[in-house]
Amino acid sequence: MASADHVFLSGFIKSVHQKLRDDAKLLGTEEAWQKHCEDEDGLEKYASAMQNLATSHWENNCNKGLKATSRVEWIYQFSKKYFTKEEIRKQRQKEIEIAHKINVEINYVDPNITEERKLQVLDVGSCYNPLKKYTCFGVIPIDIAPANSDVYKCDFLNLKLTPTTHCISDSEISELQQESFDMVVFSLLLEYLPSPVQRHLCCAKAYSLLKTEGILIIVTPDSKHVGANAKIMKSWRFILAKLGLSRIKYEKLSYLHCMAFRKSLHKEVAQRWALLQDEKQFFSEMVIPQDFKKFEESHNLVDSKDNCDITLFKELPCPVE
Ligand SMILES: C[S@@+](CC[C@H](N)C(=O)[O-])C[C@H]1O[C@@H](n2cnc3c(N)ncnc32)[C@H](O)[C@@H]1O
Repeated sequence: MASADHVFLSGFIKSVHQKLRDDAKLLGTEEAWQKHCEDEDGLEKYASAMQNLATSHWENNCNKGLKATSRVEWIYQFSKKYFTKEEIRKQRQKEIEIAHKINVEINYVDPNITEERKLQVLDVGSCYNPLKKYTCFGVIPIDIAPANSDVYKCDFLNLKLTPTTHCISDSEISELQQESFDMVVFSLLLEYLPSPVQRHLCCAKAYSLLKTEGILIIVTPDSKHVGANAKIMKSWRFILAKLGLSRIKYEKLSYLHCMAFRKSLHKEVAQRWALLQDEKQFFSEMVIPQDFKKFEESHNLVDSKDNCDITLFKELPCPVE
């Protein structure tokens, strides 16, 4: 059974997400986002609650395999498999064959992944830098509300991308260099953002920041069965393919969808999959189940003592299909 503290933190986190969505409906996305980012006190409380929830409750929970703590382990395990085992070569080979079929020329440069070289990782919406414990990663953790001094303050939506260097001060980042990361991580990030346009912008930025053959990892909560939000997950795959990111791994854990998207050797190779699909079967935007909620449903935030993780990681009734 969840403790009172666990229930309180869960409820608080959900209420912040809900308030942002409500404000976006009332004020418009941009104004709501600006207001949200200016509320330093609120952001600080959220950061502390999120860190506490993740480190004191999820990580210490006896049902570890079922809890959201497994997101961090999933990211580590998949990236290890992709970069150091056969996976990257397998995907490359597949793409070279597709490129050949569609007459696209590939100028392939070996990414030179060795055991010694740390993988350059951008963790967006990192909060407390949960990937720090993996020594194979050279992580740049960013957040609008850093929970500790490891994490740089930065709004990814307003981050400038440059062709040359990063611009990093002691505690803030204003610019990052394009094509400089092996991996970009969105762990529980996209559903924080109230609009599909913002989610799409984040994915497009991730594409620009990744090196060719780099991967975007997306972890998003959902405690429903795998089919319940399948149309949404398929739509994300479709939209990201059009950006040049091919989905190479999808796994549904009890509370999460875990996905990896590879920046293809050539944009047209990733886009080819999208071209072969019937567009009508997808949503045209990067929607999340909360986007379809009616007001009364979205304000039913009460947790019982033992289901607070489920409601936090669900937040999602089945969308209208
Ligand atoms: C639910 S928390 C997830 C924290 C962490 N990634 C994890 O898996 O435990 C979402 C985080 O994303 C951050 N965030 C939301 N929008 C952001 C943006 N535009 N730029 C940077 N961080 C953002 C929030 O401040 C929050 O810390």
